[in-house]
Amino acid sequence: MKTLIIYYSQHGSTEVVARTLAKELRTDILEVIDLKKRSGFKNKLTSCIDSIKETKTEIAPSKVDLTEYDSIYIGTPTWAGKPTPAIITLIDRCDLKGKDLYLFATMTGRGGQATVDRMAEKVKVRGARVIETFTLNTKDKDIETLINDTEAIIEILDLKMYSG
Ligand SMILES: Cc1cc2nc3c(=O)[nH]c(=O)nc-3n(C[C@H](O)[C@H](O)[C@H](O)COP(=O)(O)O)c2cc1C
Repeated sequence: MKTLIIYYSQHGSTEVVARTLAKELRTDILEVIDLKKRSGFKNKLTSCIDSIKETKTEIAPSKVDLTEYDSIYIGTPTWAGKPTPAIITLIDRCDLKGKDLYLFATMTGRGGQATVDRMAEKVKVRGARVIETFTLNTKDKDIETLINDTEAIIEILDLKMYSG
């Protein structure tokens, strides 16, 4: 049973969650980068519109070969109550047939659940089975707190039971 954790992170919080999961569950990890400029107020607005419309973006790597993995975690920040364009783009390019999926979203307020629900819809259409979803509020949290919160989720959801 081999597991890969895939994530997109603009400001680092989702990355802390993903890295903690990878360390604790001893999995491989892969960062997806959005090649579109996302910093600054104007671009934040565009990012929200792109997320609401599920507009595709340029990502690196452009495609991920998941052949050797049985279980895949996909993590995203919540943008306007939706998954980020990078993650939407990635999901639509992956062959997820027969894979076990774990989906997570970070957020600072509302919309995290809608975000994982939308990812769940999309991965199921691509043939995956959703095993677990979770959200994590990152508002005003330092790295240590984010690590502790992620470790708590691992315990509560018994995620170590499935990985290896
Ligand atoms: C463009 C944009 C839109 C956002 N929209 C939401 C939202 O709808 N709901 C929410 O709770 N947080 C929202 N946030 C906050 C992020 O989801 C939150 O800070 C997240 O943990 C950031 O992850 P990162 O540090 O990995 O980039 C938004 C942030 C950005 C930049």
